[in-house]
Amino acid sequence: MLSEQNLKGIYVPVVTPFQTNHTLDLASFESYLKHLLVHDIDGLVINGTTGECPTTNWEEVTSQVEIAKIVMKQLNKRVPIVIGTGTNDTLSSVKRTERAGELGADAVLVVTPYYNKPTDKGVVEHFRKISEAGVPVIAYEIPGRTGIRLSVDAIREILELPQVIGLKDSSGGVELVSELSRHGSKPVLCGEDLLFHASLSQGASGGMLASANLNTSKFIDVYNRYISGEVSESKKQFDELVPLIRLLFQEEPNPAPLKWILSELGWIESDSVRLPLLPISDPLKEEIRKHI
Ligand SMILES: O=C(O)C1=N[C@H](C(=O)O)C[C@H](O)C1
Repeated sequence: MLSEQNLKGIYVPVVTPFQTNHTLDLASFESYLKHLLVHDIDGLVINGTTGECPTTNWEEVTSQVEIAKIVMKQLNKRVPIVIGTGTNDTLSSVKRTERAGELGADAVLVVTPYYNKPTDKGVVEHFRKISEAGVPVIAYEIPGRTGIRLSVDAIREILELPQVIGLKDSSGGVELVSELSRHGSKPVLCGEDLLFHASLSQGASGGMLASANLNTSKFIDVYNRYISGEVSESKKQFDELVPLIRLLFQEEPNPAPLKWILSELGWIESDSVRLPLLPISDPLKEEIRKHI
């Protein structure tokens, strides 16, 4: 199980590969994981935004977790598994969290409830109920996707819940991580890929980064160099990653660009995404080709 003591380093949110008819492609998932798990990453995230959680069902999540366990066994490697279980319905999130626990999740990733615009107090209660399911919780603040921005006080209250082990911060800046770490906080993982290095310098303990599916060893190097005090070399390495990170997020929505690259690399069979997402445009493909 993950805990606040070991929530650090590079966590990679994985894509959910689909066949061209949009059904789950478990063969691709298996071969993709075999490529990814060559690297010494600190955790895998299944059913995050990158895993297209708005359009997957629980059966599909279960199959992916089972495949991940099989691949890890084959590779004789145990990497913590984080499962995305957060929805905007507290009861459903609790049930998913309990099921994730039964599947052997090391932690769950729970996004701030989106769309129904609860108050800070309601969101704290949402996390309290989910945390009572007995599985370590990583709270996930991403106002750009959820439509609400929590106050720092509400985030502190959530982080004080005993089963909440840390925060994934995609708040859009480094003010939050800076404010939390200034007063001593449970670990904060950066979830805003372009801000990874800046977040480390403000006290983040690592990153949960879709872009780390590519150039994985370089992301690990950025992190390792940073924590061993080689700050400027770490920044230099990170700067080299920036152009591709921009292309993964700024033109068309994650994970469509990433899936296209993974399919070009032959790691997954198809770049298929489920509606309302669409495969990326030809101009973006041309642009990305210059960087891979
Ligand atoms: O799947 C995730 O978890 C992530 N999602 C973010 C997003 O798509 O907004 C990006 C981050 O790299 C990880």
